[in-house]
Amino acid sequence: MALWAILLCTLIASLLGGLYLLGVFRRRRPDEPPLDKGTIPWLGYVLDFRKDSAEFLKRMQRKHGDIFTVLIGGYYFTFVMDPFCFGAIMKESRSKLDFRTFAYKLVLQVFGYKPIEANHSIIHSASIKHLMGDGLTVITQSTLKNFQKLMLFSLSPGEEKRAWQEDNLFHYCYNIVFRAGYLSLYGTEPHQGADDTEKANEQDRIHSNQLFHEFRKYDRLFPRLAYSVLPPKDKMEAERLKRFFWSMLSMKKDNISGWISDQYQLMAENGVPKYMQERFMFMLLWASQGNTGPTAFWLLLYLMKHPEAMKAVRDEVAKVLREHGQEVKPGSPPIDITREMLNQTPLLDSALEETLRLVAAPILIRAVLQDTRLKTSSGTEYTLRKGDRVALFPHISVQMNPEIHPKPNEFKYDRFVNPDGTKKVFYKNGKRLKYFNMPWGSGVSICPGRFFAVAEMKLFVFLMLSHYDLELVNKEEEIPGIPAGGNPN
Ligand code: HEM
Repeated sequence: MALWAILLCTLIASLLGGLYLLGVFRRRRPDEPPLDKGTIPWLGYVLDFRKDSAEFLKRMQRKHGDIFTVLIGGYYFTFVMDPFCFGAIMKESRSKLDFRTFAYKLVLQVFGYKPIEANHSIIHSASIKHLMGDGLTVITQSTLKNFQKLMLFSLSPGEEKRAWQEDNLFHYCYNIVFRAGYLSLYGTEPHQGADDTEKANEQDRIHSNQLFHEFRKYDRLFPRLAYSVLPPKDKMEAERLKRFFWSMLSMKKDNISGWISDQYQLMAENGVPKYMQERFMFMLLWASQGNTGPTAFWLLLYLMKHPEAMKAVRDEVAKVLREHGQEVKPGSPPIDITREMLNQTPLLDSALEETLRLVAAPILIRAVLQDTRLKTSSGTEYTLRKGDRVALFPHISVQMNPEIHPKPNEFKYDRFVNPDGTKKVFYKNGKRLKYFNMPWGSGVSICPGRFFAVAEMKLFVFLMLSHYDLELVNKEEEIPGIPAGGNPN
């Protein structure tokens, strides 16, 4: 009898535990945001979210307002769409809202890398030293050399008119920007002496091109890998690709950037084994190359589709080159583009920021470690529940918000700049906004490579506009909508 009672109690306890995990008992408390668990237990809205996150969140915002909690794959996410709350969330202490909990899980799942406690500070210190300030000047120079190595080697020195070449714009931009970034950060082929330079350059071109093609294969698998929904065959391919990169990135190189070499050293000092260091390096490759090439593509495409924008940026680039005594002439030495020159382009800056407004769509996530109060701009106070996640999706809450950016679907190259070259300020409901474009995230987890990314994309545009005539094969073709996975194929 007693045994039956124990068995029954265990069964009931497991059943209740199971129902709890499925979210059956979760109720909205009086001071909490609206709760929407969807109709499928535990999974909640995972399918809608995966299909098209932006559409799903717009729908939820229409239904619930600027703050709501939804169940997605067993986790409760509170989405905050009110940009006046962003500061409070981004500045909240790590003991309450923590970005590592979620990021570290993802990194383990996607890159097989198990982060250590010092990870964030390692990335942060190497980035401050080598991707900002004087370090940025050094890496900008080496990136220029690598761009020239990849873009200009086939240009003949003579005056003769060359035939037009056709390529897929997305592929061309991603390929060149990836390879220049990779060679500048991870280093170039070792070479023995001065005679060997051209041979080593050719090796760099071949090797970086091979790496790019493998990287694109991983890139295509990435969204489904992050959601753990790869079929077995693709899973095996993802494993193969990871191993390929782990071994490639550990090969001996010359001219390795301080950003990479310092992080190797700090990892070793923190006792991270070699195989984990290689995995970390692949994660950095993905973080540093996965967005820059595609953004450069969108920028160039928008410029080509908007002749007045192209003319303004082209004139600005030509003016900066002229003022620094640089001239692109057949047979003359390659132009020198310095960081100082890159800082004199308010129109190009605005066109780039406008491109990022349209295409960058990060979801910024924090784990709620303690119940946390949040006051919205309407004055209502909510509690974010311990164990949940709080998420921002600035792409729809600010970047495409017509109250902040009128006609948000249009590319306006000078949206972010005043006629005198100063930066524009933005308002919502008459109140000045701090967060009106967030392609790099914000707070502790803000992209540490953002200044370098901007320098790379601007170098690319400088070189494209000063060395080439560009034309779309089919000028009438509409710009496609931005695909849910981010990149065209
Ligand atoms: C257009 C280009 C780029 C965009 C739009 C971009 C955007 C972002 C975003 C949104 C995050 C995450 C922020 C968060 O979760 O709160 C991030 C993280 C990161 N980015 Fe970038 N990024 C770009 C280029 C780069 C480059 C060129 C580098 C390095 C050279 C880089 C290195 C990193 C690293 C290492 C992280 C992770 C930081 C951490 O975990 O602490 N990114 N980036």
